[in-house]
Amino acid sequence: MTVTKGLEGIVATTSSISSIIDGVLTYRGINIDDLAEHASFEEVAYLLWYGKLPNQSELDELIKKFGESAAVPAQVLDQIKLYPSKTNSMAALRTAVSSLALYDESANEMSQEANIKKAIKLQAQIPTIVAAFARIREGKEPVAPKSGVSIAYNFLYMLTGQEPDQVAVKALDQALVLHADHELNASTFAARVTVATLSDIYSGVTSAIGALKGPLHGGANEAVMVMLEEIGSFGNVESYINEKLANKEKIMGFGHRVYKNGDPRAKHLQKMSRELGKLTGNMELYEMSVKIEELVTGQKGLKPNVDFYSASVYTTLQIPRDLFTPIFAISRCTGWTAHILEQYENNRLIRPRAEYTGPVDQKVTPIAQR
Ligand SMILES: CC(=O)SCCNC(=O)CCNC(=O)[C@H](O)C(C)(C)COP(=O)(O)OP(=O)(O)OC[C@H]1O[C@@H](n2cnc3c(N)ncnc32)[C@H](O)[C@@H]1OP(=O)(O)O
Ligand SMILES: O=C([O-])CC(=O)C(=O)O
Repeated sequence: MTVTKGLEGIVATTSSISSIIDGVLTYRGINIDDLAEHASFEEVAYLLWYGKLPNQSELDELIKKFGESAAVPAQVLDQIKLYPSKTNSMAALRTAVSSLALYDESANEMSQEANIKKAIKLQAQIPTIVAAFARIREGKEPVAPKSGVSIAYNFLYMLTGQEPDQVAVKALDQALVLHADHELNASTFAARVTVATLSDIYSGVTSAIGALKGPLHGGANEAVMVMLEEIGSFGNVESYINEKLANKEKIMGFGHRVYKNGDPRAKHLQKMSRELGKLTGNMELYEMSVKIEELVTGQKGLKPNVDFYSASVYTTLQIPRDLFTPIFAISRCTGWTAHILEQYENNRLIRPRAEYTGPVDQKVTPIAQR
């Protein structure tokens, strides 16, 4: 048996959803740079699910469906009110998404039609859950979702209870486009493994949220912000990073399993971070981030990944640090569900092997002698 630790380089499935070829990321064959500049998150969701960009009436219909299904069952909101006060935001999301299945009579229906409906519903409801959790823990009532607005707009509106600023909506929308899908990343793989047993879409998305939570994956965006806060000011960057590197500690938001010459999404987030910094008159987080990049790339050759500049972007948008990874989940739900639908279409159980390295020829010792 040949063991490939972390399955590096192993091709485990075919997929026609997104590709990473020679460092270029595409969704359904369209370069991420093109999508980041010219498509909304709703257009990207349609593209990932249906394989083509929507025309105006298809887009209007999808936005209408999002509006119609964004409210979450009152029982799920009541459960969130019972979560312990210091509940981790990704644990809250994982639990609430799992609960949604209990109130959906079609949860275990397996037709393609039922599953696409559930994908749209989950996509509409996850932002509502994240915003409701953020308010409930502050003792505030959740804000009901609006219809006919974008997911970025609705999320910021439900989070603050106020009409969001257009610049913030545009920035969040672009961040959602950039995070929507990424080939066979760990959380998508977790979703595919789960549904390949012919389990339901809610189970697949719940597994994916659990996998995204970790700091080696989606949790890195929050970890980047923890680091920026620990550093505190521009003047401390050099000594902090040099010490971490000397101690062989990882710098969050750097490195990638697939990209060795840089993550194509990072430049868009860097630009956004710079522009938002200028607009708000506070460039410090951006300047600290650029200095960190200079040091880490200079000394280790490691480039920033999608999580690095999203930390300064979301902070400048006044989003609490522990909602960064849930926002990643809001976006990646499109990719997870597109992969789940693709897995169902051509399913085979995913079940690799392990090389056994434990003891052999053991016997049961009677309990009194153990
Ligand atoms: C959306 C996303 O999921 S993007 C990734 C988000 N995660 C992070 O930003 C966390 C920090 N980065 C990492 O931990 C890794 O680069 C990963 C998890 C992204 C990729 O992991 P792998 O492909 O398994 O690479 P691995 O962790 O084996 O690293 C290879 C070498 O580079 C080093 N390295 C990798 N990333 C970093 C880092 N961020 N800081 C310092 N050194 C690093 C490792 O220490 C290792 O060095 P060694 O060979 O001397 O032991
Ligand atoms: O692909 C990966 O391994 C991680 C990643 O960048 C993502 O999920 O966006």
